Amino acid sequence: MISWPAGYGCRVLDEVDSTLDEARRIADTLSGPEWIMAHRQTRARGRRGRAWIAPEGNLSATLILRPGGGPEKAAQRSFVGALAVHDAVVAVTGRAEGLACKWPNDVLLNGGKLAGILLESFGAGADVSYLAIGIGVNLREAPPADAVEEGALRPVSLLSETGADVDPETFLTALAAAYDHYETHFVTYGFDPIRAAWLQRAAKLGQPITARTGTSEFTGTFQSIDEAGNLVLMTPRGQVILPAADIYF
Ligand SMILES: O=C(O)CCCC[C@@H]1SC[C@@H]2NC(=O)N[C@@H]21
Repeated sequence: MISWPAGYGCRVLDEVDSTLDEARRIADTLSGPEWIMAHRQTRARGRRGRAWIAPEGNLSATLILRPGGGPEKAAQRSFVGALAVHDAVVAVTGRAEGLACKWPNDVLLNGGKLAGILLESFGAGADVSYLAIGIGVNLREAPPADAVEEGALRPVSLLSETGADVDPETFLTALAAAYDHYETHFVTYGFDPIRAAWLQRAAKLGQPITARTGTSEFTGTFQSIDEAGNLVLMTPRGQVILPAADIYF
């Protein structure tokens, strides 16, 4: 039996525009980190301004917290979030086979996209006042393959790939517990153990991948992620380090 982690609040909404927007609305009223889950989102968003399709029965949730520190440290929490999703899936299914983390912050199952994470920070000053970690997991239903852009990995659901029918509330409890575990490690020991744990679960490590930024495309061997979380790619023209890109296999 997984228990809810101490110190984290939680609210469950029937419907909202986006849990990320709800996080912005309530941020100033909170006294600690808070999970916001919604059964339906009417305007869910994914990375790079894409729409996120999440039929009811999937997990749509945002964790809002006050991270302390600058933008680089805040961004490293995308790896904390990805590890938490990975381990929550293991916790609810009892198996890790076929699970992998895709840089920067997707979780794959049997080679398809099971979950996506979108980080948004807001507030005044050099430090990040608030960090919202939006997490979508295809628990019951994957969006149709033609709803994702060309070249993107096929979406998969936990139900179709494993037969496990896990409801969003149950998954959120496992996710919140796993997140708390990795957050404690991150705050206590820094990014090193997070980086090591993420690399152990990384998809296509040591293999050829293509990285597309808004302006360039690089194909090479996925060598590692560096101490900041940047992608390290060895291309025929030398090493390339990328802070942001879309990855294609
Ligand atoms: O593009 C991605 O892979 C990131 C998807 C993030 C989706 C989640 S669902 C909960 C939260 N609310 C949103 O509007 N988006 C995130």
